[in-house]
Order: sequence, then C-alpha cells, then structure tokens
Amino acid sequence: MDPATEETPDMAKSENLGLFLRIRPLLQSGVRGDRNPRFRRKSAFEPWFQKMCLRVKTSRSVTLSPPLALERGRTKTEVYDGFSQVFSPDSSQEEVYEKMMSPLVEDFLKGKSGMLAAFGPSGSGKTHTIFGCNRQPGMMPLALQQIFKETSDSTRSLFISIFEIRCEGGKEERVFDLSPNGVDLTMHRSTLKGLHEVVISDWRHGEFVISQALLRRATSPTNANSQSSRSQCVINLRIVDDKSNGEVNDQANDGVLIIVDLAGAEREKRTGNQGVRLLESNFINKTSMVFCLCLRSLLEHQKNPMKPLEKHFQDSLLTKYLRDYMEGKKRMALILTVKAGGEDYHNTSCLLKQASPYMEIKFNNEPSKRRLSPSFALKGYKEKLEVAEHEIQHLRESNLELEKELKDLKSLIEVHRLDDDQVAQEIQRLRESNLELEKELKYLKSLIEVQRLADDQVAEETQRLKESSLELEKEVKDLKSLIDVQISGDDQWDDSVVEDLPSPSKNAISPSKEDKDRLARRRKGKKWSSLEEDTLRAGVEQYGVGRWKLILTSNQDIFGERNAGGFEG
Ligand SMILES: Nc1ncnc2c1ncn2[C@@H]1O[C@H](COP(=O)(O)OP(=O)(O)OP(=O)(O)O)[C@@H](O)[C@H]1O
Repeated sequence: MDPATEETPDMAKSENLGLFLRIRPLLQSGVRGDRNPRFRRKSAFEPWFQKMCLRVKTSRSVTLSPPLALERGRTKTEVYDGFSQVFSPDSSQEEVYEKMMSPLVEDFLKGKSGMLAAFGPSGSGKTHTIFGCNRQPGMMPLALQQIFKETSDSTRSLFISIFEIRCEGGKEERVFDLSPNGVDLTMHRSTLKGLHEVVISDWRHGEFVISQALLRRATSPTNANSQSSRSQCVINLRIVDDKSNGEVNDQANDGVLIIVDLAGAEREKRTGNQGVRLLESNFINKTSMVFCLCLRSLLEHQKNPMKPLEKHFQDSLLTKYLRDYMEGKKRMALILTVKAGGEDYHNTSCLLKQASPYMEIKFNNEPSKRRLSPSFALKGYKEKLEVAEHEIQHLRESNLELEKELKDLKSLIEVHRLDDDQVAQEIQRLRESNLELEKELKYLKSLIEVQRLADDQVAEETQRLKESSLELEKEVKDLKSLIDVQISGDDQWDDSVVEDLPSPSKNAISPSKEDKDRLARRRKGKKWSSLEEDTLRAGVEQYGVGRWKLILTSNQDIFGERNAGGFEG
C-alpha cells in the first residue's frame, strides 16, 4: 500500500492497462540504426513493404510473418489483437500524443496519478517517442505544452524531477539525479532521497530543463542504435495547488505523472557489444526482464488471486521505484516500440509474445482518496524523520570530507608559505651581496680612475721630458755649432799646409815654427787663477779630457779672453 495514501480498491471502476504499439518506419539502407549487412545486401533491391515482417491489420491489431515465410511467399502469420491502439510507421508524434498521452495528461490535471513507459528493443524508437526531436517533439514536450495551456490562469505549480538508473561498468545499479547540480541518489524503499525538483515557469522552461538533463544521460553508439540509451530514464511531473501551501488536504491536487524511457533490451549478436558495453547490456536486459516478471506476476495474480503476487520488484531499482505500478495500485500505460524489418522479426516476435498479455492487467482508475489517519501520520513522520536523519548523516560525511580538504589546503598553503620565506631570505641575501659587489665595483672604479690619472701624469711627464730633451738636444747642437765656429775662429788652419800634410794615421803633425811660437806665447800669457784651474778641472770631470772648447764656452765668464788651446798645458 502507498505509504502516503490508503486507497479503496474498487475493481468495478477499474480499467485495463493501456497497451499501445508503435511500429518504427524502416530507415533506408545504410542509415545508422539498420546495420545488419547480411540483411542489407539481401534486401537492397526489394520494395520496402516486402521487407516488413510486421504489418498493421486494424487500428488495434497487427500481423507478424517470419522472414523465411516472406521469402518463400508463404503466409504463416500470427495476429496480435487487442491493443489500445496500433500506430503505423507513418503515424506522427501528434497522432500518438492525441490517442495515448493526452488522456493521461487530462487525468493528471484532474489529480489522477499515472505512468507511461516506453518498452521495446534497442533502436526501436522509445526515446524518439518520449522526447522526439526539434522537428518532431515527443510525448514529453507535447505534454508540457498541454499542461501549461490548461493551467495558464490557475494557481497551480508544476514541478519536474528527472533521474536515471544505470550500471556503470556492470557493477551495482546507481541512481543519478539529472537535474542541474544533481548528485548520486540513494533509494529507501520506493523513495529517492535528495531528488531535486525544479519548478517550471512555462513549457519552454520545462523543455529546456529536460533537454539539459538529457545531455547528462548515459548514451553510447551500438550496432543497433547510433545513440543508444544506456540507462533507464525516469521523469516525474507533479502538480501542486499553491493554495494548499504544500499541505495535504482533500482538495489538493498533487497528482504525479511518471514517464519512463527504458533502455532497449538487446541481443548480444545484434548489438555486437563487448566489454563494458556487454556488461551494460546485461544490466539493461536484466531490468527489462524484472519489469516483465513483475507485470506477468501481477497478471497471473489478478487472473487467479490464489497465486501470490511475487515480490520481483525488489530485484531492480527501477521496479522498486515503480512498485505501486508494478503491483497494479496505480494507473499505467505501456507503449511497445518495434521495428518491422525482416531482420527484426525475432526481437519483435519475442516482445509481442511477452508483452501482449499485459493488456489484460487492470488498474483502479479512481483519484486517490486521502484520509489522514493517526497511523498514517505517524508513519509519514517516521519516514520523514528517517529521510532527515539520512540527510544529516550525508551532510556530516560531506562535512568531514570538506574539513579534510580544508586541512589539506591549509597544509599546502603552509608549505607554500615556508617556501615563500626561503625565497624572501634568498632575495635579501642576494640584495646584500649585490650591495657589497656594488661597493667593490665602486672602489675598483676609483682605483682605475686614480691609475688613469697617474698614467696621464706619466704621459705628461714623458712628454715634458721628451720636449726638454729635444730642447737640450737643440741646445747641444747650437753649442756644438758655436764651438765649431769658435774653433774655426781661433785656429786658422793653412789649407795648403793641410793639403801637403801626410795622412794623420801615418805621420804626426808637427806645428810650424810660427805656430810653436804662438803656442809658447800663449803658455807664457796670463797666469791661471785658482778659480780658473778649479773650473777647468770640473770641466774635465764633466766633459772629459780634450773637450777644451766645450769647457771654455761653458765657462766663458770665468775664462774670459783665454782660448781653448791654452788649456792643454
Ligand atoms: N517514428 C519514428 N520516425 C522517425 N524516426 C524514428 C522513429 N522512431 C525512431 N526513429 C529513429 O530511429 C533511431 C533510433 O531511435 P531511438 O533512439 O528512439 O531508439 P530507442 O528505442 O530509444 O533505442 P535504445 O534503446 O538503444 O536507446 C533514431 O535515430 C530515431 O530518430
């Protein structure tokens, strides 16, 4: 029994499960989704209607023919009848909506909860039917349009939540909230804790929220479908009367409409799945199987109440969540999607055999009659308490994790701070050594300057000495020429005598008698003063013996009238 309500079963007012069948149009050869090369080769030139194993018989029945019978022109066919509606390959989304979805939405707006699930093999058009695309919006966007059209002037609010159940890498099943900022969810009984609900302002907003959620949904390409859903996707629409302030009362309209896009059951050979894909495929097939077991058990139980209603719903998270529907307590519709190609015969036949009996399942179609009993209230509070406790535990854990992260960050900052100190110290040290180097450089520069000055002085002194040396040389030259002039003035050599003289190297020159007299006269001349003698000695010391003319000219003031010839004696 639903923990929130106590419903009075009234089978007189019950109705059958709505079972719809939609046949996907055959895609052209080579179009992704029809990848069986064997079949493509065989049927490349056949007209499309000859390839089909499933044909619409009436608006509620179909005929199924095996491919071999088709090939050999036999008519071994099976008829499946009693569907709520059969949609042919050329039926539009609007047509499907009008006949299948619109009644569910009408009831939802009246406060009746309901569920629609799309069920069928991979690539048969479940996601296309539920969500559609921009050009062909599916049941979900069309439902939003209808809801907002009919509630535009009321005080009711629409809430949407969307989640998926998947089995990553073939491990345990997990639930992910697909709403913005959604997280992993845990299921307690049939309730998801922490599932985020978004209040929808208009149908475009609703469409946006759902399209964003679908971007997060797990999909992968397989041989059967280029974008195959790898998870069970569930969308909840809940409408709340704002006047009720969220509280339960008799008038409150809080119907829930659940739309489920199941991942398509797959045959390993068809999909070519391996590794992780194969594990996912096992999970998908298992969920489909549990879903079917629940419905079959419900049908058998309804047919023969002596047969117990098996608790198969416990075997998968999806059926756990949909327990009320799996146990026939709430209204449900199924749309079976199939492909009608010859190569799809096996899948289509299995699905029809398995699911067509579900059309006999009955549900009570009365709105929930809510009675607040003390036991219910207590039960409700207990559950709320459990949820709150769980959330507190969850918050505590995440708090601990955050604290740990904070600690790690702090220690990281500390390490960086230490590094910074070291860097600052190093900079300081470098600065100081830089200063020292600058000082040294300054000192060296001043030394070089001093040296340069000294060099300049040396150069100047050298220059000066050179100049004075030149002057001296000039003076010496002048003096020499003066001496020569003096000598030539004092000693009048007779050129004729000189010409007759033998070479000096062979004969000593002997003066003439006149010269000898002149010399004698000079010797006998003025007497030498002691100053003259001292000066002569000093001259000899300075210039050497024989340099009489030089000694004379250098000390002309002392020797006066004397001539150099008189010095030799
Ligand atoms: N009625 C239709 N009209 C046109 N195209 C369709 C129809 N049904 C399905 N398709 C196309 O067929 C391909 C497979 O469809 P879809 O993805 O809906 O399959 P599925 O049953 O959800 O597969 P899976 O279980 O692998 O996710 C898509 O390209 C889709 O657009």
